[in-house]
Amino acid sequence: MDEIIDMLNVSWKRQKKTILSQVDWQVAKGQHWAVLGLNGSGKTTLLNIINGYIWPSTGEVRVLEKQFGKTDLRELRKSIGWVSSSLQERIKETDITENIVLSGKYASIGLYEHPTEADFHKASEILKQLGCSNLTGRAYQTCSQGEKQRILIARGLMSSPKLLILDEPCNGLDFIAREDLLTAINDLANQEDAPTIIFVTHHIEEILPIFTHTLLLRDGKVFNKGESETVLTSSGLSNFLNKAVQIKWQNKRPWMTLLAES
Ligand SMILES: Nc1ncnc2c1ncn2[C@@H]1O[C@H](COP(=O)(O)OP(=O)(O)OP(=O)(O)O)[C@@H](O)[C@H]1O
Repeated sequence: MDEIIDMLNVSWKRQKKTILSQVDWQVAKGQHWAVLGLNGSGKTTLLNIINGYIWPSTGEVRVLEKQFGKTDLRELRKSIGWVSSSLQERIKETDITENIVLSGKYASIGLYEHPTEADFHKASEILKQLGCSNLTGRAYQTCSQGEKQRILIARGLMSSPKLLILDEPCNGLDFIAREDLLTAINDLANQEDAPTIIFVTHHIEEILPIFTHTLLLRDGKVFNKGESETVLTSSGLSNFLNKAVQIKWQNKRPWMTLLAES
């Protein structure tokens, strides 16, 4: 499968307001994308369309080569892992970490099925891969914010998705926890059979080298898209943000500073 996402001329309107406007976006296998946009630019709406939770007012959407309108979205969602703050809020504080991971197989909040030995083994391998085997047996509420994010990413991986969406996974993390989580995401993306990752962020420096491509979303429109090094330039981002900024690449990551206004 080479085509992961194909959106053509997608718009979404609510109460006479155009929230997303004429979005064209193609994601191919082998790419990982960062999606960058200010508050209210339409990032979550875009993700909700990809997951089939909302229906575009106009345009065509194909995800994992399934055409929306002709496919069972509940089936399709099993191939998409999704980690977001709204998921985090829905997890029960008393749930045990490995059960949260196992629930990813059934896309349920809470574990109501009887996982097999192989499922337990897989959950434990994923926890190991994400560097959190030590959290086994712990209640979710006893985990730090960074640990909770890893548990939710592990949950997202339990169904061996082809597409993994990480919606602002570094929110609320301190500098060290953020870098640790980014390293884990980097390692994950470098694995054989890694899912295609869509990484939504407000912070440019979180765009790791694995994110080969970046989509800039502004006021519900695609402002720019393409290879990260081409999109994330000082002039490109100054135009995007309407502020004079400077981008410096260090260790293959872009770092942004606001330039003093003259
Ligand atoms: N169901 C809805 N009805 C009306 N307006 C909506 C609805 N959902 C989203 N919006 C509006 O659409 C715009 C884009 O919202 P969205 O949540 O997609 O932005 P975002 O880029 O994810 O923002 P943030 O970075 O703050 O999470 C906002 O102005 C929001 O108020």
